Amino acid sequence: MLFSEVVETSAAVGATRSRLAKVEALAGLLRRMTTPAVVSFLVGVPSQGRIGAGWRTVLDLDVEPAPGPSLTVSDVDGALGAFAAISGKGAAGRRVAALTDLFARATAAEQDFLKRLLTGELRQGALEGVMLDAVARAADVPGEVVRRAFMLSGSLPATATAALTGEAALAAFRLEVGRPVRPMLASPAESLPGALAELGATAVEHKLDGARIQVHRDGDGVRVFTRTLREVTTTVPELVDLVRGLPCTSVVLDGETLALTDDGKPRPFQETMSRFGAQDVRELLLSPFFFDCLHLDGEDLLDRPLRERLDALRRVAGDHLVPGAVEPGPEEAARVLDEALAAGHEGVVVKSLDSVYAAGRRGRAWQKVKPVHTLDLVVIGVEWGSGRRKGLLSNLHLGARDPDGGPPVMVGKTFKGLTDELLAWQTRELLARATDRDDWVVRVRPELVIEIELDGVQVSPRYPGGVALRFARVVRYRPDKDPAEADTVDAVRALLPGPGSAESTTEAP
Ligand SMILES: Nc1ncnc2c1ncn2[C@@H]1O[C@H](COP(=O)(O)OP(=O)(O)OP(=O)(O)O)[C@@H](O)[C@H]1O
Repeated sequence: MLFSEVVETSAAVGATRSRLAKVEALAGLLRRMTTPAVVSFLVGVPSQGRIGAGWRTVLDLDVEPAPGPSLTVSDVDGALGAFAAISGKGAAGRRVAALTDLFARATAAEQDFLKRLLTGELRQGALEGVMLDAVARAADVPGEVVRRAFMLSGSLPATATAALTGEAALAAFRLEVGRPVRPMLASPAESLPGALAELGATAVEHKLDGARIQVHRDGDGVRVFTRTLREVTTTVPELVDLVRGLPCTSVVLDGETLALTDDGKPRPFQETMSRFGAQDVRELLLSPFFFDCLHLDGEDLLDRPLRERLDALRRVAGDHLVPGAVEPGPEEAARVLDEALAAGHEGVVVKSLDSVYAAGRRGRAWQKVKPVHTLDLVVIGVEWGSGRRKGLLSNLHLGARDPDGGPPVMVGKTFKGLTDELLAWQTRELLARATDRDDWVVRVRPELVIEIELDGVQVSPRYPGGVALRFARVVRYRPDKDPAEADTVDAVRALLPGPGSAESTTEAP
């Protein structure tokens, strides 16, 4: 398949806002796909993962484009693989030479695509849902089956390849100890009594304010993954040791980890997260709190009800459970919530004891009850500060995710809640992601997710989504989340007060 077909399809998908049109364009190409690299390119991630090309080197390349398309997808995939493998003495020069070679064979449109691919600008996490629909359509198999295979494999190219081979190949994906599955997620609950009434028999657990971990152990081998399936094994030796000591031969555990103060209170989220990047920060020890068990001693438990998974969890890691209660009455559940808040946590998660582990899903079987409302949004631009903040990037432009895979939709701005430390940090990080800047505003690649507290939302003629945040303030950056996991503009709109409500306001023009 010609590389130009991928470039053209990618442009067509970017040019339409219609989800159906995107799915059809993608499915049309997938049906004729000859290598999984087609899928990798379409979602903007080379099959080799992030290639360590300094993006400046890429942007500086000025090579006469080829007059017509001749590169195949395999040519490009092969060239990028060879490029990624260049190391040792004189690597920088040889890398530029290799890229120059590839660029000389590419048309202008292909060069542009390659530049955006290599700088990460093309990363289309938001396209994931659309791509899964397209795979289902191209292979003519049910969307459910495709989604489950994706959750278990964690790889879109592998899922698409299997789907095109046939439904049986998709069904063959199983939980594999050592390979992370996408974590099950929670939906916001109406209220604690509402969640208890909706779910019947429940477990009510503290919603700890740490970082999600998934731990896989096979014999003495232990691997630890984050919520986005990034491996962090070498940075958390204390967790590895602890899991290696559990009474079992193989296990997959899901939980939250956090650093605690001497009196057992959670330390700030940023401190927990900093452990995942650093080596050897042994003075800030992480404690694990497990809440699920997906596999134990050769037995997969994903499709078993939570009740059984919790039995397995208690057997294997009974000393390291997240605090909570199983089948509490309304009063006991309320007490668990009070305790969680008093201990400095965010709230509780209410879980149906009869539900299976829906990997990768934000379903109703797990519901979070949090007194403070927050949204996870994407930073799409930022304004230079003035006065005390002169020289610093301050007022953030906030975007909500387009559920149909388009660019984020701006829903508001804020400069509130930023500490001096965060201001300095975001100035550095956002300048590194700048795509366009002037004296007033710096536009950035939409890569950073930020958690925003708000008082509500209102109809707004000024913003493209027709909705604006009210009294937004920064809680924290969320380095554990990808933009593909940010809240959607539909989720923001869902917060609009109903018609006739006293709160129903329209923003002053
Ligand atoms: N007892 C618990 N059970 C499940 N998840 C928990 C628990 N305690 C803490 N968590 C965390 O809460 C998250 C589930 O909530 P949700 O799916 O809404 O993710 P989230 O968007 O990160 O939530 P938030 O932004 O509110 O922290 C999990 O990813 C996990 O990190």
